[in-house]
Order: sequence, then structure tokens, then C-alpha cells
Amino acid sequence: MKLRMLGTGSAFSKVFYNTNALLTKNEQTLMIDCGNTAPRALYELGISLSEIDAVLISHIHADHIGGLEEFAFQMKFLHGRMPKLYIADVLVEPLWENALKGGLYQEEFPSLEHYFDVYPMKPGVIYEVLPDLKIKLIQTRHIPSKASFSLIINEGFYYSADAIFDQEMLLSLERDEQIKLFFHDCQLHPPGAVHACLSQLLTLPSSIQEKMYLMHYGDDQKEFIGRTGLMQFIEQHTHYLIDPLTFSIQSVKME
Ligand SMILES: O=c1ccn([C@@H]2O[C@@H]3COP(=O)(O)O[C@H]3[C@H]2O)c(=O)[nH]1
Ligand SMILES: [Zn+2]
Ligand SMILES: [Zn+2]
Repeated sequence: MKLRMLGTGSAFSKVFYNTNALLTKNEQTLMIDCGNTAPRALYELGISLSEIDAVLISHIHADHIGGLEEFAFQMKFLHGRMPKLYIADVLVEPLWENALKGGLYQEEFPSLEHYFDVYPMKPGVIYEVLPDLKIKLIQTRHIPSKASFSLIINEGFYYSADAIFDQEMLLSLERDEQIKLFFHDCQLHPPGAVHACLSQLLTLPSSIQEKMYLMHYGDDQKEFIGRTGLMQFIEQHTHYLIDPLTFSIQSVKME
């Protein structure tokens, strides 16, 4: 499985793009979240939106959905394609009514289903979103009253999207679900009101820290290199390979 982060920054970062990811398996690509900066990041990487087969949305904040209008319009009117959209069932209506309808609604295209093949997901159920790429959603705490979801990818890779620090859940993911790779959002400066902050993540046992990569960080990330315990920062635009069995991750140079 190949991974490339379109961005690794916080919602307000001006140095890094929004924390959105591309996962490629069997030559098919899933985009995890599509924030404001996703179209720009794809352009800079030389990737056409038409190369994306499916998009999965974790929750409704602009750094995770702000690029969806352009994605939908480009797919429909430039590429004549109907991408798959995976999203928790409770977010389908709010995504359209509260976010996308203003731009995408037209008399002849009056619903989300006119732009996407919509696959509503139930938390706790495993879906094969693309061939050999299975995802289970877990509802996580981010902002009270706002439904937000983390992902478990191929039963071994936890991707928090946006979540506050939840030590019990992280311990249980390692112990009960045998998670071997963790990607977690990381606010560098406390307090971690709506995200996990670095000082909290540093309290995790070493067995989890050594499996954990940090994303969704602020512009002064460089100052924290070497101050993240056994955890490492994931870098935007670098090509990574993830072993399908061990979930070990390595960066690879591409020509
Ligand atoms: O109750 C709130 C709601 C929001 N915010 C900020 O707005 C940002 C929205 O995107 P995000 O979820 O990546 O990060 C959020 C925070 O930076 C906050 O600090 N407290
Ligand atoms: Zn965010
Ligand atoms: Zn958020």
C-alpha cells in the first residue's frame, strides 16, 4: 500500500497544506479528506483529480471538506466521472445541506448523488472501499455535538483524523485490535481542547509511541523535531510504502 500525504498541517497552517492523504492499493487511489488546499496540493504533485477513485470524509470542517466542491465540479464537468464518496451515514445530510448545497445545487443536479456514488458507512462495520482496501470507522471525540470519525485501515492502521487525546481508546486499539501503525493529529502547543496535543501523546507507552506518526501540526513543527519521544512526524508529499502484513512504513525515493 502506498501513502502520500497531500498535507500535514493544522487547519490554520500557512506552511503546510491541510492534513489530507492519498492511499493507493492495486493502482486505485482513495483520498482521505479533501480540504481547502487539496486541489492545490494535487496540482503541485502533478496528480489530476481524475486519478482519484474514491474520497472518504472524516468530519465536516473546511480543512477536511473545503476542496470537495471543486472535486465534484471537476469530476462532473471536466472528467465525466462519478467518484465514490464514503462517509458516515449521519454526515451525509449535513455534508449536503450545511456545506455543499450552496455551490453544487442546480435544478438538474439537486442532490449529492448527482455528483458522487455515495456510500453511507456505519461505524464499526468494515467496508471494502477499493479492492483490498478495507476501512472501519470509529466515532471519536473532537468537538462536542460534532460527529467525527477515525479510521482503521486494513485492520492494522489507525488514522485519527481530528480527535482529542483518548488514552484508553489508544491502549485498547493496540491491545484488542492489534493496531500496528498509528497516525494521530498533534497540536504542538497545549491545551489540546479539540486535538490531541504533543504533551499528552508523550504520555503513551513506548510500544504505542514507536508505532505512531504525527500529523495535523502547526507551522513551527521544525522546532519540535527531536522532541517527540519515540514518535515521528509524517511529512507531506513524501512517498511512503506500508507493508501489508507488518504495517511497517518506509519513505521511498521516486524518480
Ligand atoms: O471549539 C473549537 C472549534 C474549532 N477550533 C479551531 O478551529 C479549527 C477547525 O479545524 P480543526 O478541527 O482542524 O481545528 C480546529 C481548531 O483549530 C477550536 O479551537 N475550538
Ligand atoms: Zn482538521
Ligand atoms: Zn476538525
